[in-house]
Amino acid sequence: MVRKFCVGGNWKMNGDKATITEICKNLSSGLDSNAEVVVGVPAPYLQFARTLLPASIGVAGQNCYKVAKGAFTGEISPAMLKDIGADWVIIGHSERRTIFKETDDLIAEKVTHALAEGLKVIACIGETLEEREAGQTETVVFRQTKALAGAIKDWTNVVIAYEPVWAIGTGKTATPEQAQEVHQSLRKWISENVSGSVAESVRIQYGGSVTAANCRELASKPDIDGFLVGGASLKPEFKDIVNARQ
Ligand SMILES: O=C(CO)COP(=O)(O)O
Repeated sequence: MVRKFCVGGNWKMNGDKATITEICKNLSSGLDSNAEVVVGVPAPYLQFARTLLPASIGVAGQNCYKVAKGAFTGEISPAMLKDIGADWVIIGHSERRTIFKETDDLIAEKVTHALAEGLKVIACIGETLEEREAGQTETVVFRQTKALAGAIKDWTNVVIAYEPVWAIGTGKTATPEQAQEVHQSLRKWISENVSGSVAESVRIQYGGSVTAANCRELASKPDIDGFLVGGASLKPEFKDIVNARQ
């Protein structure tokens, strides 16, 4: 089965009207048509970016809440994201897990609700350096994936992003072999605990210090189906990362 290469740019809490206009202009041509591209935009600029980007590029919220509406000051619902033209949402990013104390259970509830509302979901998992050094990588990513699996009935609209926390924003990219090893064991876990066909079809992105310089070697690995890019997604080199398989 050929899994469509899928690259997400996670702008995090960066950008203003001027820089977002530049980024969107840069993304308006020259992208591999065989790659699916999504950008995670800060909430106040989602609609703005949507109007500037070509329709072929998806727009994602970087977070959402687990219910449609109500007294939840500061939160954003999947229905609102859909209403302003976003079709994706990133859920469970390590910054949400660590800084904002989101648990596996809350993330699972958000994923269930976002999918029920018709959004596509990039669900993030990944171990810390401490966990990796303690030999806990599989235990951690399997636990996180199990929580997700319990929340997902239909995997069609789900992409998993494996982002080792020690590689995020540090310049320490996982080697292609390290990333492939985890992606392969995740696919095996999914095959044994969800189904063979989901394991075959689900895209697993790698995230953590991906750049134009290291993306091609990572993209050549059989179980790496794309990237979730932070810092480099704000720069012109994001285009080279989208085109890593060209
Ligand atoms: O967190 C990330 C994407 O979600 C990765 O960030 P960097 O690419 O800046 O390491």
